[in-house]
Amino acid sequence: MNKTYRLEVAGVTRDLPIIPISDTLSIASFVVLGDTELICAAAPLLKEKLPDVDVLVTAEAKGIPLVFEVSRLMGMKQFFVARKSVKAYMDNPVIDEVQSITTTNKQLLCLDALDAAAIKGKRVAIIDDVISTGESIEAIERLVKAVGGIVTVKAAILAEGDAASRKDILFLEELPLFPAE
Ligand SMILES: Nc1ncnc2[nH]cnc12
Repeated sequence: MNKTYRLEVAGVTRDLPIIPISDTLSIASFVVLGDTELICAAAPLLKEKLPDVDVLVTAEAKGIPLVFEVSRLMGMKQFFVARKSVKAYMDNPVIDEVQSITTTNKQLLCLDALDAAAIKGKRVAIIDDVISTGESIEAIERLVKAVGGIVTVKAAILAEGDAASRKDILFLEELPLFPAE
């Protein structure tokens, strides 16, 4: 039987499986993609914590349903997703590179020119499901700045490991890291 970690967030309880991701480290796997109940419980709480912003930006893929719901609650007509690969339908994509805790290789993050133009000069909330090493959120931040956005706040449902002591992010709950057994 796999070990689990009981997470309570936004009035919802989840028993997260603890999964080794290296010889020394395990994580409690937090997958909100498809978790309608958790997203709809967490989104209003995150929305309440946000300062005034004009646009919301996330990265593919796990942040997408969360940012959809926050944008809907804020009455916004759209939100922006930094993609992890350049698509054939992208015009003049703006690209950054990222190394995340859950991926072995470096990943791309990119915005197409239309999204880049819409973000330019706007106050931006960068929102993700979980902030861990901070590499992913910082890559989104570089990308947003590269296209002229004003990064106003960085927010997530969970702050994992050392991220929980960061003062420059908003989050609802902490998530511990675990030594691999
Ligand atoms: N605990 C976690 N679960 C799922 N994705 C993650 N990305 C970073 N930390 C994670």
